[in-house]
Amino acid sequence: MEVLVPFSTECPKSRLSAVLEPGERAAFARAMLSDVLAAVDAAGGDPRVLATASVDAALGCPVEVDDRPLTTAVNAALSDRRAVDDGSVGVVMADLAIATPSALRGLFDAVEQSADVSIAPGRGGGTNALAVDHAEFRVDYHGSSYRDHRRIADEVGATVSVIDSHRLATDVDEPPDLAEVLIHGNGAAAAWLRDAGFGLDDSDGRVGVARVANGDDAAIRDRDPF
Ligand SMILES: Nc1nc2c(ncn2[C@@H]2O[C@H](COP(=O)(O)OP(=O)(O)OP(=O)(O)O)[C@@H](O)[C@H]2O)c(=O)[nH]1
Ligand SMILES: C[C@H](OP(=O)(O)O)C(=O)O
Repeated sequence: MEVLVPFSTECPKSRLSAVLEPGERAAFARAMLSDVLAAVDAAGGDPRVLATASVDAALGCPVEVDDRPLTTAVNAALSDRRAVDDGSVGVVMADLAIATPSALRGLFDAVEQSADVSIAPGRGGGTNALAVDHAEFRVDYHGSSYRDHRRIADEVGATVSVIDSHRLATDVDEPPDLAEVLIHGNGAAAAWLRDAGFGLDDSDGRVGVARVANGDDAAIRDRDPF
């Protein structure tokens, strides 16, 4: 299955601006992208980055540039793909830093075996990943896009399989999400955070993250979590 991985190259991950400088956000976003591409590939998908501008590094897969807004670009890519080959197409966001091949395989299998559309909701109402095998289904991202995608599927008569997966529900948008990457991640994004001095902070209720120069957990315990 061809799998589109939307990637915003301009000022990515602005909601992490309290903890990361612009250059750091760009580097961290790239690390997450490389983890997602590896997971898609290991799940048997054929990743294709759908980027807002050219990406100045070898990603090991095709990159398609489309500077239109996310929903427009994804819908154009979906209809192009279906015009050429009416097989299924996946859309997996580039900020799913803890996505695993087996979780993605579940998403792909659902649409290859039974449903017209499979959807992995994100925490907070978004849509972190989906797969489509239906001519008329289109996406509508942002806001409560999970509910919007259920409604759109209903409107076009597409059957839906909802993928219940912590790995796919975790998109990395805000500082507390970084703890999920440090707890569960074992790829480039987790390594990037550790190199940048982030560690877990379990000093106060729910585990958060804190940053010190050397990433030493003991030192981190004395710091305020973000
Ligand atoms: N191709 C494309 N991808 C986008 C666009 N906007 C966001 N993305 C990607 O879509 C996924 C979800 O993005 P968001 O979390 O909504 O936005 P973000 O830019 O990553 O982060 P924020 O600036 O914090 O909202 C990520 O993989 C982004 O790289 C866009 O306009 N075009
Ligand atoms: C793409 C968008 O991501 P969010 O802005 O919710 O992180 C969505 O899931 O609709």
